Amino acid sequence: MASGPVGVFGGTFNPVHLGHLRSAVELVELLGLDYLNLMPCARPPHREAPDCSAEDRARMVELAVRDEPRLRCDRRELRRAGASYSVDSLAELRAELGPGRSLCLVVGFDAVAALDSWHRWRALLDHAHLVVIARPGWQLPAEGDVARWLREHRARDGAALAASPAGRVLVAELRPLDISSTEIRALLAAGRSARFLLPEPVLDYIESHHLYRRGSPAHDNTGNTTG
Ligand SMILES: Nc1ncnc2c1ncn2[C@@H]1O[C@H](COP(=O)(O)OP(=O)(O)OP(=O)(O)O)[C@@H](O)[C@H]1O
Ligand SMILES: O=C(O)c1ccc[n+]([C@@H]2O[C@H](COP(=O)([O-])O)[C@@H](O)[C@H]2O)c1
Repeated sequence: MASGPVGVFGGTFNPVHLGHLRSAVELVELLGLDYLNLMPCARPPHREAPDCSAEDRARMVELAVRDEPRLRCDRRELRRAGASYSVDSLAELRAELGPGRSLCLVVGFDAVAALDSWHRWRALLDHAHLVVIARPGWQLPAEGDVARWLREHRARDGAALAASPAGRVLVAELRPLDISSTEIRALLAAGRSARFLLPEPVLDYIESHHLYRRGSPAHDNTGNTTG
């Protein structure tokens, strides 16, 4: 049975794009992960409910990773009621993986900047390592609680993460791709092309489901049309 390190990359994925996917593949190879789960956030605790259902966002992730066996879509936050807290997802994953297996939670610089607003944020390291990935236009916090906490737990390299189940922080400089879901939604709402910013099957899904167009029906995050 495989027992190498595994990863989980949470996101709103509204929609998933090549910035996420290229980072995911590079991380699998950099950290020697057996697989990396892309985990759509069903009910974001930290932002307005997306205007695209969690079901649509998860289906787009599934289409994006269809031909890359090292990447998987993890639907656990769609199955769980209430706010989608990352610490709860990590606790579930830890219970499934057992106590010894290395687990890495991937978070971009922009998300880490607000880490101290997350539910039980310090407990994240009880269940997993934190892999912080650079993102164009963002810096790591230089001072404050998060900056100190990141420094205290900093690992020298990926090997240190593979050697223990949880508790360390690695900062990874991957290929910078200045792509955001916000920009993609804006292009589509303006009737412009988003080609080559996200996988073609995801773009086909967006078109066939009339997502992100100006005037397209808004959805709540359970998948029900709200108006
Ligand atoms: N281009 C990128 N390069 C590296 N990391 C990214 C990139 N885009 C998003 N991320 C990271 O992926 C995770 C999920 O991001 P998210 O789904 O919110 O995408 P986004 O492009 O930031 O969306 P939005 O523009 O709607 O905020 C976050 O940890 C974020 O930092
Ligand atoms: O657990 C929390 O309190 C929490 C607060 C803010 C963000 N997160 C998670 O951080 C990940 C990235 O968020 P976002 O907004 O950049 O898509 C996503 O998996 C969110 O569920 C988690």
